[in-house]
Order: sequence, then structure tokens, then C-alpha cells
Amino acid sequence: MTAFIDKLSAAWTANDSLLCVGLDPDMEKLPEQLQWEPNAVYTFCKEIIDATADLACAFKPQIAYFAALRAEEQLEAICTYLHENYPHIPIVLDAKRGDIGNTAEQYAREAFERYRADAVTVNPYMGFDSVAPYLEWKERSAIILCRTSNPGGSDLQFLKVDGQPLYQHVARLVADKWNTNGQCGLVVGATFPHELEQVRQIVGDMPLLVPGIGAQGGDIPATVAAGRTAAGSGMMINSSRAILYAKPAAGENYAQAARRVAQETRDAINRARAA
Ligand SMILES: O=C(O)c1cc(=O)[nH]c(=O)n1[C@@H]1O[C@H](COP(=O)(O)O)[C@@H](O)[C@H]1O
Repeated sequence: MTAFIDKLSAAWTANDSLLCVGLDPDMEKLPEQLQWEPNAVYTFCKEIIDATADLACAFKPQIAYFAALRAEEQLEAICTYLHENYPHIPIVLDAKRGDIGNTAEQYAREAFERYRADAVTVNPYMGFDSVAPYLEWKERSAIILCRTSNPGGSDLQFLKVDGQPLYQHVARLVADKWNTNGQCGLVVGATFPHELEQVRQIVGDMPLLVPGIGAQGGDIPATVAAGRTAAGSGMMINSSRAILYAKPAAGENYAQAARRVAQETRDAINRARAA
């Protein structure tokens, strides 16, 4: 298996894209013609994947959307579909796990064995022994929450510890101590470009998952300016709802609408990279 960072770097180049397409299937927002289909979640995600795969550097299924619908088997089938048809595009399973070592071993097996994800999002709050089991999977990645995109992230992440906000301690800890094998990434919201810039300065070229453009209103040029590496990449900039539930224009179906918005988003990111 190719190491996560190598697979991601190849996808950045092959698709000339920093766009991560989030797969958050919400039954209430699914197109009407799918509402009565037994495998609606699978069909919807497959159509979105086929419509956007040449525009994306990663796909990020959010596990809660599948679990809430008892659709984990459809998530497994989607991951298999991705491996068979788009093996060059990494799967980031968004699960935000965090638990004691023994339990974390099971979460890691769930992400990496059951779903065969290339990376999984992980919460750092319980410390290194809660993250270490993911790093045992040498070709996979743990993407650790640092400065999340939601307003309430400030409740804890901005607390000052030794004069520095907690999120900066997380960035330093991961960069200096946890990332011994180059397997770690960080989550930093596009809604906080100033903090994104701070994190980029601390962690060098570490890959960052950057959600918060699209439905959450993050600014693409500000995000790219703050988070890109010297090589002009280094990020998976995620958009979920704005792509998945794009309103079809006249004559378009939902997958075509998703493709149009994904292309506009990828191109807006690339214009900002070139600026
Ligand atoms: O880890 C994440 O992906 C994540 C971290 C974060 O700080 N904020 C955040 O929105 N996310 C996820 O990114 C996606 C954002 O979706 P949209 O707001 O619809 O683009 C959702 O799946 C969130 O769960």
C-alpha cells in the first residue's frame, strides 16, 4: 500500500487539485428520485464520486451520516468502489475518534481494515497513547483536530497554556513529538485563516485538512494564502454540502450540479494558488 502522504501528493498533482469532496449523505437532502431506493446512500455517493473524481485530491466520508442511517455496509461498499475505480485518490474517514489505547486499536481496525481508509480524523484530547494505535498502521495517517472550524472550538482551543493558545500546543506536539514517521496531519478550519497561518508556520509541510469553505462560509483566497506550503499545496480543502446538494440549473441533474460546483471550487482554489 502506498503511504498516505505519497498518495495524496500524487492526487494533488494528477488532478491539479487541493479540493477534498466531503461525503455527508443526509436523507432529507437527497434527490427525490432516490428517497425510496434501498441503497440510496450508496447510489448517491457513487454518482457524486463519478462526477467529481477528476477534480478531487481526496474523498472524506463522515461516518455519522452513514451510521445514523444504519448504512455502514453502504459506506463499506463505497470505500470498495473507490479502491477499485479510483485507487489513486485517498479516502479520509472522518470519525474524530478518541479513546484509551485498547479501544483505539479497535477504532483503528474499523477505519483501516473494515473501511480501508487511507486516513482517519482523530481527537487529541486523550493524549498520545490514544493516538498511537492509529500510527501502528505505517502506511496510513491520523489527522488530528487542532483548530476546528466551528465557533465553539474557541471554548477550549483558544485557552492560554504557558502564554500560548492550546491549538498551537497541539500543532507543536504533533509536529515535534507525535509525527515521528511522517504519518500525521492536522485539521484546521478555513473559517480561521489567521490561525491557519500560525499552524502552517509551526508544522512546516505537514498536510492539513481544511474544512469550512462552502456551507460554512470560509474565504477561499484567504484560506489558500494562509495554509499553502512553499510548493503551493499541503492542504485538503474540504467542501461537503455546497457540492453534494448544489441546486441543479435548468437541464442539469444533481450529479452534474455537484460537478459544476466542485469545478468552480477547485478552480477558485487554483486561482488563489497562482496569485
Ligand atoms: O474533521 C472534519 O472534517 C471537520 C472538522 C472541523 O473542524 N469542521 C468540520 O466541518 N469538519 C467536517 O467537515 C465537513 C464540513 O461540511 P460542510 O460544512 O457541509 O462543507 C463535515 O463533515 C464536518 O463534520
